Amino acid sequence: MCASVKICGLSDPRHVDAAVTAGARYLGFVFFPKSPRNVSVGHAAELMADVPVGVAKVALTVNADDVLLDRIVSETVVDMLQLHGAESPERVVEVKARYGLPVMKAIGIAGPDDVGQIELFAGVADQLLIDAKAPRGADLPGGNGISFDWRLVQRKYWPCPWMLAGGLTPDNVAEAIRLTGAKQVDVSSGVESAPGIKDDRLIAAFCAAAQAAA
Ligand SMILES: O=C(O)c1ccccc1N[C@@H]1O[C@H](COP(=O)(O)O)[C@@H](O)[C@H]1O
Repeated sequence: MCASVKICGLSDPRHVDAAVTAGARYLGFVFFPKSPRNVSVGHAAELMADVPVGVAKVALTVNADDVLLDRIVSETVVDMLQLHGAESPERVVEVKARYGLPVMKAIGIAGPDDVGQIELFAGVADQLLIDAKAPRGADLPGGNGISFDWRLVQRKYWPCPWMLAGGLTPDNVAEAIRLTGAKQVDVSSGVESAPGIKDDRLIAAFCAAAQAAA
């Protein structure tokens, strides 16, 4: 079975089409003003509107309050909420109950001590996104094009689906899948020509490499 791909940080309808055409199973939209990939709720609603059934539309937020989540859920056709900040397990449970949508919790990994965080969320989130921890002082908690040591999650089992992220590119995604056994992978800056500018050819190359790898 080939690995499912999430293309994150989409802000242009041409790149949404490119990701769908390339076979991405998840499309990510960033609601975080510090990000070069930030989209407004209205723009995200337009981008999500024509996405075919079977391709999940994911809203990425960072420590979002209910006011923002209420707007995203009521004004767009989002399928899944990605919590990419310092949200607690209790907040994950609260968001799931409030919106009735699946929640994917991102966990940043820099070293062996961080792997325990995964256990903490595996029982409460619908999916996990295992990403590289952002460097201290970074503006963004993700989307920095940084990898972690993939051996830390090699052939691990958790009781919910998980995605590998962090510094993945068309050139390294096959090796990342082979080493970790990931069945799902997520990419943002690795398919861009400049921060926030997606590249159709890189999107296609990434999806092809991930699909061929598993
Ligand atoms: O992409 C962003 O701008 C972003 C902002 C805030 C939190 C998370 C963000 N991106 C997520 O991080 C992963 C890894 O990114 P990269 O491939 O290393 O650039 C990305 O897939 C998003 O889920």
